[in-house]
Amino acid sequence: MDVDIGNVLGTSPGLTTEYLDRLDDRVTDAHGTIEDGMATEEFGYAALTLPETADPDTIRTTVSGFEDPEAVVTVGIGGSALGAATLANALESDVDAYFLDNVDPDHTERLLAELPLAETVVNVVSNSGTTAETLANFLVIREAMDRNGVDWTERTVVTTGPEGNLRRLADRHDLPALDVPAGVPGRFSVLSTVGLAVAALQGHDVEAIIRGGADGKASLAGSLYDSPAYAYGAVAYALAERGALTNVLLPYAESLETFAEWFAQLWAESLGKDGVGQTPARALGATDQHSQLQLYRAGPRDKLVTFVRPRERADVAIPETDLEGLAYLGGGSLGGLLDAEFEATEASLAAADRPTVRIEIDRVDERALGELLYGMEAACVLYGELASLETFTQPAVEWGKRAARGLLGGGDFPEADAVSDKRELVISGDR
Ligand SMILES: O=P(O)(O)OC[C@H]1O[C@H](O)[C@H](O)[C@@H](O)[C@@H]1O
Repeated sequence: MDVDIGNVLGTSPGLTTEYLDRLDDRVTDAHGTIEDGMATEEFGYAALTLPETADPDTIRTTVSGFEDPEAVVTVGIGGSALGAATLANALESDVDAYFLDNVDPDHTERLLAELPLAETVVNVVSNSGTTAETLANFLVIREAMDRNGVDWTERTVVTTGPEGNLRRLADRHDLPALDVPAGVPGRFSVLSTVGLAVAALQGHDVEAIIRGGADGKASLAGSLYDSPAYAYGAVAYALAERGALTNVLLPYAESLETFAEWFAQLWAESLGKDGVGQTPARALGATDQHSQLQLYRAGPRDKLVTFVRPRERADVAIPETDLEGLAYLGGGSLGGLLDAEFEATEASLAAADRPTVRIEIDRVDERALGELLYGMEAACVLYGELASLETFTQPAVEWGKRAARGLLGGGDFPEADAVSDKRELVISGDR
């Protein structure tokens, strides 16, 4: 993975090389803290050691009882779904992967109607084992299997922490079960059992994903000039301090669209606290050039645009044409067109003095994805260190979860009182 930070120099907001040199001393210190955290497997930092601690054999063995599944449906939410979804949506497989990470009844019902239940593996993932959305969806899918004469205990694999409802359920029914490794928060868990079970079920090269993570780890160093991940984290932090409060993640590959969703959770939940943070915005090139680029180039100077692109991809030739005005397209390729769009968009933002960073990976494959995901996690941890944040907690999300539990009668949670305290000023459309 390479990171080009040239287009943050002299932009507005922007940085100077002198400033980056000064910031680099802080990067050195932060790297020391991160290395210490990794060495002692401290909560959160332990995630950055996953390339060494993840155990692909156990993952593969645990799911090996499901022979030739047609589909796998992951029931999980947030960090328990987005890593696996990123890999599944980036890589081709004959095994279809679905994600039930919402409790929208229409969506759940449509998916259940579509799934070949007898040939589907249900992959239930929850670190806490208590998340309402996940458990509710699991109960629904389990009942659907019962109704259709499918033994759900033969079709279910569980990934969870040491305690909680899911662990008890797995024990009671003797289900194949994987452990969420200790010290690894959900949004940093893609290179563990949480992200890799689906990859194994889909027949992907799990070792190569982990190897990519190891390559990312090997490229961490005590200077931002020697470490692409840290260069990105440091620049994003410094630009946020100068007013780039939004970070637009703009991959130029349809297969990386879910990666932008994964990144949004990582960035928002880790760095949005103590009144600071950088709002992640999900976009897709070239599509969003024709909509949001107007804002990025001419709107408020409050953004960093992060381009992500593979250097190589399979290509599709554009047929020759004698249609007037279109001859320049004929004989080219869709990939060539996408690359030209990418270069032009990057240049259009640079020419307007808007900061952008370019992240390049070799191609969208297992190894490069492992490296990219690891690199973004390390960038996020570094940003958190520079901003003195508690990167690995999410108190605001927990607050909302408690309010919802209280509202649903799932216990005595004072946060639920906020529901009746909400202000209302409804302008009604009824006449
Ligand atoms: O894995 P679970 O315990 O079900 O948690 C799933 C998600 O729940 C919460 O919303 C947390 O803030 C997320 O970080 C987590 O990924």
